[in-house]
Amino acid sequence: MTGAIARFDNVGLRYGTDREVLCDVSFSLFAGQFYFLTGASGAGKSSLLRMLYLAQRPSRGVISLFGTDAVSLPRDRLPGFRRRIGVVYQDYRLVPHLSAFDNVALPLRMAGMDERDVARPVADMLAWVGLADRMAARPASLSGGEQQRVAIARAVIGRPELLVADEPTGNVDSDMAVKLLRLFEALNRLGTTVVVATHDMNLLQRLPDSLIMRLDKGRMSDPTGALRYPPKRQTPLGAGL
Ligand SMILES: Nc1ncnc2c1ncn2[C@@H]1O[C@H](COP(=O)(O)OP(=O)(O)OP(=O)(O)O)[C@@H](O)[C@H]1O
Repeated sequence: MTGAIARFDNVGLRYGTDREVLCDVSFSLFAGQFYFLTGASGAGKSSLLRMLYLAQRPSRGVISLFGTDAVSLPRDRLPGFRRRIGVVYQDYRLVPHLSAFDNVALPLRMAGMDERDVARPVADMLAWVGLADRMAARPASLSGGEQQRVAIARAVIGRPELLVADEPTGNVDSDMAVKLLRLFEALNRLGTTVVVATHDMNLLQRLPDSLIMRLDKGRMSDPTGALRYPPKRQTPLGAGL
């Protein structure tokens, strides 16, 4: 499968009447690929990701997602699209009155999974991110790094078609960062297209097959053309399982 699951064409974004924070951004995300999004603080990474997961409309340009024009998508179709995207927010956005377990279970319950089938994958996922003994804790009693891991577990548990993660390892130590990267890799091998915004150059170097999207003051550079043309070598779905 070589199709683009997301495409930005000459996208610009300005907040209010200020200058554009993103300018003429064009790229495609090809199914099954692993992308890192880099750039200095303020370059526009979070803004670009917000448009990708449909929390922000562009000021100009065309965005298509899963083959559909996302800019003019009627509001009532937004939830259906968002369910296909797992998001790790920079500020986690856990539901405060729910336990870690119930936060991670949310996407499965929203997808209508039988309650008997929910407990095992949620417990396994929380164990994988090192929180087996914190399942009953509410977000307020978890550290920043623990909340970040719950947020990641919630984003990946439903095996979304697209995973968008905004600085997902910003609050964990380097060993845990590598472990979480392995989780994203495993999801990617199952077919999920992954986009991770990060400042952490060590993470980038650990995945030599990943594609790099670099933002500089709101402009995307694409020196190799990898963000416009389907990659020659495609990661086969299910490889390495
Ligand atoms: N809601 C907003 N209203 C006004 N300006 C905003 C808003 N969100 C972001 N900006 C501005 O847009 C620019 C890009 O911000 P953005 O958060 O997208 O950058 P970033 O690359 O993710 O930065 P960081 O790495 O520090 O998170 C910045 O100048 C920022 O001040």
